[in-house]
Parts: sequence; structure tokens; C-alpha cells
Amino acid sequence: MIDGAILVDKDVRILWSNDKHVWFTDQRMASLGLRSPADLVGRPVEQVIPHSRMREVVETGRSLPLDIMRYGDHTLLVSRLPLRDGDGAVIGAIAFALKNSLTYLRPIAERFNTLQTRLARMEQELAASRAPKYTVENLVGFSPPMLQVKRLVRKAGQSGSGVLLLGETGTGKELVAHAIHAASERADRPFVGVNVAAVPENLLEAEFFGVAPGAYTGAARQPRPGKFQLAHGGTLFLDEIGDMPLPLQAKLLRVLQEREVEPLGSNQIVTVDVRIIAATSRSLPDMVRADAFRADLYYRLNVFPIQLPALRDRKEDLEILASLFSERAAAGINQPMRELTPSALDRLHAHDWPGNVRELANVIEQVYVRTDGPRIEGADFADILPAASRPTQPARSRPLAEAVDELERTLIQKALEESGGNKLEAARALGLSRTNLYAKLQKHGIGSASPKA
Ligand SMILES: Nc1ncnc2c1ncn2[C@@H]1O[C@H](COP(=O)(O)OP(=O)(O)OP(=O)(O)O)[C@@H](O)[C@H]1O
Repeated sequence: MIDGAILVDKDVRILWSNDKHVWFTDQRMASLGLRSPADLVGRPVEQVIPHSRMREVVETGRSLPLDIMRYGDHTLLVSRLPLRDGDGAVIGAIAFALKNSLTYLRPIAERFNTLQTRLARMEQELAASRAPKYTVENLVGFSPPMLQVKRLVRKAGQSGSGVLLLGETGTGKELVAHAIHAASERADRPFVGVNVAAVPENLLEAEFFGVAPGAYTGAARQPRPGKFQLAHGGTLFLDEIGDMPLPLQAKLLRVLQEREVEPLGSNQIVTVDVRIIAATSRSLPDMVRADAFRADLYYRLNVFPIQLPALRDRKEDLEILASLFSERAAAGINQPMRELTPSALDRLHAHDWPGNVRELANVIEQVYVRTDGPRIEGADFADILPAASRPTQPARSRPLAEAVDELERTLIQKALEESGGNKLEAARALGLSRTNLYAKLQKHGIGSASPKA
């Protein structure tokens, strides 16, 4: 099948060529004063074949198994391979050529095209799933503190520096992180979030930096890329950064300084270009003073801090948020939207909102599920909003699970209020593990965002 073959030594001089005039035309042979292939021996390959890539193969030791080149008036399919001695040192190279044989390649080319199209579609779908879900327009509220947040979000979008979001649970930190990403130059690159508090401590490192193939056995440690690699070119949102264990803080600081990560079980360094947006509901300065958070990491993260106001400090926004969530709740269960009466708004204003906007959304949703009527009245919140006046004994018989659920919810809210939103402290007071509390917060929709993918 082979139309042409040529062999060069380590200095890329021709050692041998078959006698078929594949590589060069009669004119070229004549212009070089050559009569037969034997006359080529000893000449640098480029003297005879000006575009030859044999030197590249000899110098790099890498083969070029499939290449298409034009020689004179024909197209050649060329394979080039390095030749090595017994110790593996490159001593030359060999090339084979097939003349006018591109039709052989058609099935491969067609399969390649199909795969290429499929890959492009999957990349598009993946990019869409990692694209920012919310922009600054999705931040609802016109109270002065909220307007200031929106200004800072736009500014942070332009600046490109790291951002630290401060605020109680449910104040919209994740929403704001999305909005900053969407307003930044990285908007069309991935947005990846990790909730540090929701990942068991022993898995955090793998979650961040990934696991190299063959590093461990067991389902929990399958080879996979870490969040840093997934967020490459985009933004990594680290929620509840205050819950990061000290040894991992040291590693994170190194990554932020060196812009390199080392997957678990690998000794290969991977370069990453990631913008960090961190969030915390805890006081990092207090934690620094208590030696629970590294001062150097805190200063590195605190370049552009944004304080998100608690809902109780921007009650002007209650009404617009409540009607937004009312609309969503109605749509969610396919019912007409119910108007919020003045008595309902009074009841909402009287509440302290330890769970902030998330708690408000959840309370409105519960009203839709638990009560009926064309409008929402203040009395509809009686069983939903914990009130000082509420009897500790249930007023009527009802399923035990429902009552237990409600008690659990109230106790968790109380613990959060008492700890000032500090989940670790609340978990301790309730005798729960951190991840267990997180699961319950999620169940009740009070304290936690869903673990971010
Ligand atoms: N200004 C806002 N406008 C509209 N929706 C909001 C606003 N703030 C918060 N929300 C909604 O409230 C819920 C909680 O917000 P988010 O998850 O961003 O809070 P968080 O501060 O990240 O909470 P956590 O600290 O518990 O993770 C989300 O459903 C979010 O869409």
C-alpha cells in the first residue's frame, strides 16, 4: 500500500528512500542534479523536501501519525515515526506516504465530524448549566441599604478582584455572588459554588482540589476534578468560608497566592485562573482573634467586602419581596395569586426574620399550602410564624409528625437567633453535628442554601 518511504538519521540527513518518486518530481530531481534515489543519501531532508516535518519528529521524539501534505500536484497522507536505539535515544525517523488516498479517510472524517458536533452541543449545555442564574436585576428591593448593595455589585463586577460577602443566613449572599459574576468579564465562563459547611470535613480537600486517577479506591474518592478546576476561567463561590478547617485554610491561601492546585494523590500541579467570591455569616475578625481563622487568609479575602443587610434592617422591602414570593408560590402549585391584606403585612412587619429573605419565601409558601381563601390574612400566619403568644401546647389534634416538625423548626430558629446566625454555635447548642443541622435547615428552608454544585 505504501507509495513512498524515507528514512533519516539523527542529524535529519536522508539515509534511504524507496525508488518511487513520491516526494519529489522529476524536475526537482533534475534541478538538484540527482539521477536516482541513491543520490539523495547524506543530504539534509529539507534540501529535497522543503516542507518536511522530519526534523520536528527527530527533535521532539514524538510521532506525527497522521498528516496531510501537498507534494507537487498530489496530496499525500503521511505518517512519521521516530526511531530509537536500545536505550530509547532517538537515532532518526521514518516516514510513510500514501498517495491520493484521502478517500480512505472519509469514514474517519465523518465520525470525527459527528463527535465534534456532539461535543460542541454538550459543551454548550454544560456552559448553560454553569452560567449565572441571577443578575443584579434579580436583586429585589429599593431600601437605601439594598440600593447600596446593588451599586457595590456593579462595581465589584467591573473590578475583577476577590469579594467577601458578609451577612446573616438567607440575606441573598449566593444571589449576589451570581450577580457579580454576571456583571463581570467572566460572565460567559463557569460559575461554581461550594458550601463549605455542607461538605463533610474529610471530603473537603477532594471537593476543592480534585482526586487524581488511581489515587484511592472507594466510591467516595473516585477520580474527579475539583471545584477549582471546574471554575477555571470563571468564578468560584465559597459559601460559609468561616466553616473551613484551619489546615484547609492554609492550602486555600497557597492556591490564591500561587494560582496552582495539586489534586489528591497526584504530584502534578494544575494552573488555575479563578476569581474567588467568599461569603460568611460569621464574624471573621472575631474568629481571627480566637485563632479559628487565619489572619493572612482573612486579609486576602477581604479586598472588596460587601455587607448584606438583614431583612429586619430593610423592612421597606418586605412588601415587594412578599408579593414576589406570593406570585412564585401560587405559580408553583398552579393556583391564583392571593393578595396580601394589611393585617398580613402588619404580621410580617412584626416578625424579626432571623432567617431573612429565605425565611420570608418559605413562610409565604407555607401559607399557600396550609391555608385557603382568596386573600392572605394576618391570622393565616398563626401556625407558621413563631410568636411569643403562641401556646406551647398544641391547640388541636393533628398528625404527630407535623407537630414535631414544627417544634424542630421553632427550636432551630431560636438557636439561630441566640447564636446571632452562627450555625456552628447553633448546632452545638442543639446537640447536632454541623452537617446534620445543615440538612435540617435545608428541610425547613430556614438556614441554609441548597448545597451548591
Ligand atoms: N434581594 C433579594 N431579592 C430576591 N430574592 C432574594 C433576595 N435576597 C435573597 N433572596 C432569595 O432568598 C433566598 C436565600 O438567598 P441566598 O441563598 O442567596 O442567601 P444566602 O445569604 O446565600 O444564604 P446562606 O448564607 O444560608 O447560604 C434565595 O431563594 C434567594 O433567591
